[in-house]
Amino acid sequence: MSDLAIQTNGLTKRFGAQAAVDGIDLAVPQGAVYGFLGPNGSGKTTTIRMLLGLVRATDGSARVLGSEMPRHLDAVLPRVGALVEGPAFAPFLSGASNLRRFDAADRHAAPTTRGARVAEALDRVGLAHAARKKAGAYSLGMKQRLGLANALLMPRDLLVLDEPTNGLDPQGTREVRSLIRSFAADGTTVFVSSHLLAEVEQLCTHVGVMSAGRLVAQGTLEEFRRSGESRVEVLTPDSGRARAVLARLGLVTDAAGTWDPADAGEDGTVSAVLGDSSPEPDAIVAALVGDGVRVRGFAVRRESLEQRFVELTGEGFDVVG
Ligand SMILES: Nc1ncnc2c1ncn2[C@@H]1O[C@H](COP(=O)(O)OP(=O)(O)OP(=O)(O)O)[C@@H](O)[C@H]1O
Repeated sequence: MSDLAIQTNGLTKRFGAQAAVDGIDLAVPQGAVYGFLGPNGSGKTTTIRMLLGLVRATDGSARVLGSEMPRHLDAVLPRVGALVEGPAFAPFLSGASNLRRFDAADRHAAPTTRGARVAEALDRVGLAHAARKKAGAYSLGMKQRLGLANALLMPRDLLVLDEPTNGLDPQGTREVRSLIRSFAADGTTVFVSSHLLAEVEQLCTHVGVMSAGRLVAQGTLEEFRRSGESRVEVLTPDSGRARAVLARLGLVTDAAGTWDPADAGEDGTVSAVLGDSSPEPDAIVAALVGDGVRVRGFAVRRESLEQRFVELTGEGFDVVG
């Protein structure tokens, strides 16, 4: 048994000459909330459609819940709840009737327990009070929650959600995010695509970053935070001597600095990128002071996640939400 809920090798989808998804190796651990992050058009939806057997891969392979896809589609899909571009609900039917229709289309779902299943799913997403209301009269947030209820009709091992908060107001967004957290707390693996960095930061344990069809980074959120560049900055009137000390410690100084020269007076900023083998910051300060460098300011600055993503994808992200 693989401990990966989703694993792909060189998964590729070409539309004519364009590779919408270009040889990606996804590794989604069981129990993870995996944020699939990337700008619009980077290939997220196409990847999700391949994972769910909605479109055929041009090349490469995918395993979902340990089984090769799409060969074992029939065995795998009942264990997967999906929200892809919101299911088409009949606007003139109530929320509950819509779910009964979807449930009836699932040959694994026993008709005798249908009513209870639908009521429980609606309750789970906070729509019990609106069960009899026409779906056409639902707000966008309610429709999205009805989509999630549909994904939850049967017990699932994996949820695949394509931009589940897209188009929602702040209240709807909060509701959907808190639902996703509750699914994860039950041990369900969640694979959720988003173009919102803040969303992934708030929800996810793992992250994969797409850029122009390629998976440019993947790992735990923590690994990701650490992968950005860190630098040390010293504010001092003895910049020449400070540079010499840092050089002795194996640090290469450069001109970058964030202290405003106007505030620095006669002092200058000496700055250097920290590497894996660099001394700890307290050791650096001790070495500077030990050599008589007058340290008027000292900082360790870590690149923000946003800077890291922009660096990886070459595009700005929406940071709101
Ligand atoms: N059926 C199709 N035929 C031709 N090109 C397609 C098709 N589906 C997607 N593409 C192209 O593949 C690329 C990736 O699209 P995809 O929808 O997977 O990106 P995405 O990251 O999900 O973006 P979005 O957030 O906008 O949905 C885009 O350039 C898109 O135009």
